[in-house]
Amino acid sequence: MSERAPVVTVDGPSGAGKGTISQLLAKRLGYKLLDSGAIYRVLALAAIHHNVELDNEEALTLLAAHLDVQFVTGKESKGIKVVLEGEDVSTTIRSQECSNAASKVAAFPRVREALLRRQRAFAEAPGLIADGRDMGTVVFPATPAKLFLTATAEERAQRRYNQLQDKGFDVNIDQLLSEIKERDDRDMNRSVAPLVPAEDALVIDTTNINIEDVLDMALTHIHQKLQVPA
Ligand SMILES: Nc1ncnc2c1ncn2[C@@H]1O[C@H](COP(=O)(O)OP(=O)(O)O)[C@@H](O)[C@H]1O
Ligand SMILES: Nc1ccn([C@@H]2O[C@H](COP(=O)(O)OP(=O)(O)O)[C@@H](O)[C@H]2O)c(=O)n1
Repeated sequence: MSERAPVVTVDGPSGAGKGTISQLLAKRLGYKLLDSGAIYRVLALAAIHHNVELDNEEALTLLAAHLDVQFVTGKESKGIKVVLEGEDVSTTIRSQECSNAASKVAAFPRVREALLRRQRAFAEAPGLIADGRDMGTVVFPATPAKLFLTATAEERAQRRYNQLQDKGFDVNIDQLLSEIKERDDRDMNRSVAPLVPAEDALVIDTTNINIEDVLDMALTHIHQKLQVPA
């Protein structure tokens, strides 16, 4: 790992547009991408596969320390494939069951600690876009380039509804909205690494801003904070 590799952190609640903007930034800047939420999702799926209770911090910590997960960069625009114990789980981990389970396992301090080094190891040349909840506050606090995306819960639920329908999941908007609010609440109120903007983050409320304009705002911030070519 190179400590000198530039890092851009992109934090915020579910459906705020982090993944979308992170992928566009990674492409535009030629940087690598860390989808830290996918790690928590994979851990939750591994717990379900191995019959580990979602409230057993000790067993979850052990599972996290030995998690056999790989992120495989796909060809062309296929994105990154998430592989757990040899199985492609890229779609499975996006289910509502995995979303909710991820936010439960992510609340345990020792689980988070066990995953820290794995996440920091992504910071390699030429640079990293790190997408998550605590990228700017805990995992990469020293980077000057920090974004925090947000939007109303209703807008985020609608976006996630459209997205999950496109992926072929059977979803109910009211249930989605209540689960998003529940997850926000758990993520914002946990004892470690709660979901909160870093003091020096640029906060963008994307409720009424389209993706291209959010991308422009993000790039302007990054160019101000990092010495990257325009
Ligand atoms: N600014 C925006 N305006 C409208 N839709 C958006 C915006 N940003 C993202 N989306 C859409 O919302 C959905 C959720 O975005 P995503 O990037 O997966 O959010 P997150 O990673 O924060 O959960 C995607 O289908 C994406 O295309
Ligand atoms: N850096 C991170 C990333 C995700 N998470 C947890 O993992 C869950 C799933 O994260 P995600 O980023 O994949 O979720 P979405 O924003 O895509 O809905 C979140 O609700 C958090 O509880 C976390 O605690 N810290």
